[in-house]
Amino acid sequence: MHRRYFPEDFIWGAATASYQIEGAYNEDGKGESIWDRFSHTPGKILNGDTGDVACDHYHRFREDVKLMKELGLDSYRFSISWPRVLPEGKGQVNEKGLDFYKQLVDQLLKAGIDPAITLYHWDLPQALQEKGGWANRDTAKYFVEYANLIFKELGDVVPLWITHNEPWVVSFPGHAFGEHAPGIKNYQTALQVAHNLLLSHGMAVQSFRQLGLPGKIGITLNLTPVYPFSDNEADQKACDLQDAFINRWFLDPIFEGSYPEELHQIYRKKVGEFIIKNDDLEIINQKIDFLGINYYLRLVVKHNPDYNIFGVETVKPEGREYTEMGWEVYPEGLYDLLIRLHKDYAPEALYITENGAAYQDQIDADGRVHDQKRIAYLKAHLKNAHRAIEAGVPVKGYYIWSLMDNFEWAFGYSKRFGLIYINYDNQQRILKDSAYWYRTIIAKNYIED
Ligand SMILES: OC[C@@H]1[C@@H](O)[C@H](O)[C@@H](O)c2nc(CNc3ccccc3)cn21
Repeated sequence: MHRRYFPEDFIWGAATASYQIEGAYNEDGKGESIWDRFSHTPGKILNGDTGDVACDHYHRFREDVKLMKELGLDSYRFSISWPRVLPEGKGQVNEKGLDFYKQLVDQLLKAGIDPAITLYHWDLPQALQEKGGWANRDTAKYFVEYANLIFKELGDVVPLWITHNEPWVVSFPGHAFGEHAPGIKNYQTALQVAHNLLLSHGMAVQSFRQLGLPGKIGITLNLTPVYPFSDNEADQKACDLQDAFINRWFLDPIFEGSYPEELHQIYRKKVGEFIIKNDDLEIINQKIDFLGINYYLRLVVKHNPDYNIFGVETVKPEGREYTEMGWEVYPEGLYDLLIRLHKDYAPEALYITENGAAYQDQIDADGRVHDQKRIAYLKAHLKNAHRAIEAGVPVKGYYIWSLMDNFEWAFGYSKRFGLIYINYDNQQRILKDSAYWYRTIIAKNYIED
């Protein structure tokens, strides 16, 4: 067997997000979030599930940190619930909410686990949504005030900071397709939201620099390599458009200070304008210390003039494996993506901030969860991350999505991504076979293939 050793300082982690695991949705002074409002709206979430209780992590965080220590994690990526610390989004601080995160970070540090904080993982304070939410440019200002509060409380002890998780998902599923909170279906609004999110990212990075904090700061994007269904010109063009829609619309402003011109023209013609002020793109184009990548799948596309405003239709290649989310298992796509990012944007460092799969997990007669498919998925993707590192791509760490089963947005609790199985009837935690497997990978720092 060939051993693929990772760099000595490679970071092995796992990731979660506040709304998906914490519960305690209205406890200890926490304000309402747009996901509380969305999940309480009939018909939005499968089976009428909500994040009211979720994994009860708010009360069980000490037990969960012990499990992270048992796995030997180097780092734990989690997000802060903005309305838990600022119930109205701005102004009055909820000290009990802030104290929860200070205790969580303290437990992690005592366990020898580096915290990696995502400032925004989709749970905007509802009070700010009432003022227009991310479509209102003022929200960028309120985001920086919130970020500064957290920077000042935790900035001395937290080494890794992520401003936003997946602004593409916040913008399009949230404001164009209506599938995520706040459930808006307006493409022009989605473009303004995308811009204001990017602006808030740049402003928060500027503030982080001004505070002179010791950690590293970046942003996490859901990046999806796109491949043409055939090598004919129309399909290749469809591929380039889909790449601009999902990937370059965020990569280009952050790394180059400009939006992809061809797509911007299409939007001007077919959607309408969105407001960009004078030095916005200069603010967005702040130097970042790393790029976070959430990689799950590839897309294969073909030209279809009737399909959408781009004339791009995604196809499902036959004979391939798919996860419970209907996402193709395509580990080579992670290698292709990392090579492309290194070549086209040359980020100083890259972290795979999410990679994982949902499969039909069940507790077997022996009381264990034998999730062999997940182990195969993770191993294949780690092999491709390793190939990219050997090719010179500065990949510094890998966070499995997710540490534990959790609230999977519009799918509720029907999809399980965790290394740890959650029995939602009694909140019992059960380490799946993939958790034990991951523990050995972390201990050995190599995979065998
Ligand atoms: O779906 C699994 C995870 C989800 O639980 C995380 O909160 C989120 O960061 C996340 N992003 C993706 C990939 N991108 C995506 C694309 C369209 C809709 C939703 C997610 C997967 N995941």
